Amino acid sequence: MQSLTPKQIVNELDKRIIGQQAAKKAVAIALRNRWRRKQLDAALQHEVTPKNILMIGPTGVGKTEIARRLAALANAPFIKVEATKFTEVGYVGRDVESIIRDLAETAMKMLREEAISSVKNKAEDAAEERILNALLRPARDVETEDESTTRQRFRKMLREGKLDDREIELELNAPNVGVEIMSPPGMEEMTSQLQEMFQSMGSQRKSMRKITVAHAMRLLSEEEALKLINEEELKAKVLDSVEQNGIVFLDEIDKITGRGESSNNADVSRAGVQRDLLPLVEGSTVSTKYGMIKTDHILFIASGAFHLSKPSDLIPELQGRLPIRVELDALSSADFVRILTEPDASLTEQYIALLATEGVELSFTDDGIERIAELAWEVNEKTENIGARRLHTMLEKLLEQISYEAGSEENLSVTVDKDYVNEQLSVVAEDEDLSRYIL
Ligand SMILES: Nc1ncnc2c1ncn2[C@@H]1O[C@H](COP(=O)(O)OP(=O)(O)OP(=O)(O)O)[C@@H](O)[C@H]1O
Repeated sequence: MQSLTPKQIVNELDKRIIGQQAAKKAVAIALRNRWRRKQLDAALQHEVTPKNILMIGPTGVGKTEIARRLAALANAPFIKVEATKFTEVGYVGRDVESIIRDLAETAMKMLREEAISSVKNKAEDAAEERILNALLRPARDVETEDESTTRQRFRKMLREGKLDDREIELELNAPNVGVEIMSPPGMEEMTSQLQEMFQSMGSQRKSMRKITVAHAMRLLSEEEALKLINEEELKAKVLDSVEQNGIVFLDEIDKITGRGESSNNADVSRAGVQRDLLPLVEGSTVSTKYGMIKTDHILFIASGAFHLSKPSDLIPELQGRLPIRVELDALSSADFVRILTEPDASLTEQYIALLATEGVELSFTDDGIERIAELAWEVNEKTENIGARRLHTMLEKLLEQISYEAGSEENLSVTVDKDYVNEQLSVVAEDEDLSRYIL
C-alpha cells in the first residue's frame, strides 16, 4: 500500500471522509514522500526529514479520522495523544517520551497479529496434534482399530466441530498473572519492566487443566503460534516500523500555546510542554523496551481548533517543525447528508445492517436524511458544535425505539422519513436544555 500515489491515496480517503480536500492532499503527499525518500541513496535519505502537518479546524470535522485512515492505508503504527495531557499536575518533562513508547506498543501489537496470522495454519495443525494426543491417550490400550485410522477418524470429527464440547486434560502455560501496576508520572519505564518480569515469571509455569476441546484449540493455537514466532525478529521489526512509518497525531496543540484563559503559571508549563515535545519532533532517540528508537522520520500531525490562539503563538521552533498548514472546514448540513449516506460503512448502512440481523427492514428516505442533518446542524449551533459526532447521538436517539423493539416483534419494517424524524427528535432538538442532555 506504501506505493499508492497521492491521488490514489486521496481517492481511498474519499471513500471514508467527506470533503476536507486540502487536508487529504497534505497527508497524501506526506505519505508518498516517505516512499520517495526510501528510493534515495542512503546519504541523502538521511537528510530528508518529514514535513510535519498542522491541521487547523473545529472539533469533529474529520482531522483524526483522516490521520487514522491514512495510517491504516499505509499499515503504519499510529497513536493519538492529547497534548494537554502533559500539562496536568504531576507532569515531568520526560513523560513526552511515553508517546514513542506507546507507539512502539501499537506497532508490536500490529506486527504480532500479522506474525500470528502468518503462522496460523501451522499453529493450528500443531494444536490439532496435541489435542488428538490428549483425546487418544486413554484409547490407546483398546487395540480394536488401527491407531492411525482412529486418529484419522478423530481428526475428522475434530475438524467438523463434533468434539467441541468434550473435555480433555492438558498441560498448559499458566494464565498470565494480571499484575497492574499504577505508575507515578515519569516512572512508566520502570513499571513496564516490572510488569514484564511478573509476566515472564507467569509464563514459565505450566499446569494441568481440564478444558473443552474448543477452548483448548484456541489456547493451544495461540501457544503454538507464539512458539513459531521469532521474538527478536519481531522486536527489530517494531523498531523499524516505528522509525520509518510511525505516525503521531498530537491533538489539542492549540491548548498548549501561551494564549487563552490562563494564569501565568499555566503559561509557563504550556510553553514547557512545547519545549519538551520539540526534541521528539526534531529527532531524538528514545529508549523503549524493544530498543532505542530514533524519532527523526516519524510523521507528526498536530491538530487544533485555534479558536483562542493562533499557530503563531506556538514557540517558533515548533512552528518551524510544522511547516504544512491545512485548514479543515466546518461541516454544513449538506455535508451531514453526505456523511450519513456516502462513506463506505456509513452510519445509516451500519444501522440498516445491524437491525437486519433481527429481521427488521430499515430504510431511510431522502427527506428523512435531510431532516436528521438539519436537526443535527441546529443542535450544534444551539448547544455545542461537536461536528459530525452529533450524528452519532442523533441516530442513536432516533432509532432507540426500533432498536428496543427489534427482536421481540416479527417482520418489522420501518421507513425513516421526515415525519418519523420529526416525531422522534423534534421535541428534544428544539428544547435547548433537553438537547444538551440527550443529543
Ligand atoms: N468529513 C467527515 N466525513 C465523514 N465522517 C466524519 C467527517 N468528519 C467527522 N466525521 C466523523 O465524526 C467523528 C469525529 O471525527 P474526528 O475524530 O475526525 O474529529 P476531529 O476533527 O479529529 O476532532 P477533535 O479535534 O475533537 O479530535 C468520527 O466518527 C468521524 O468518522
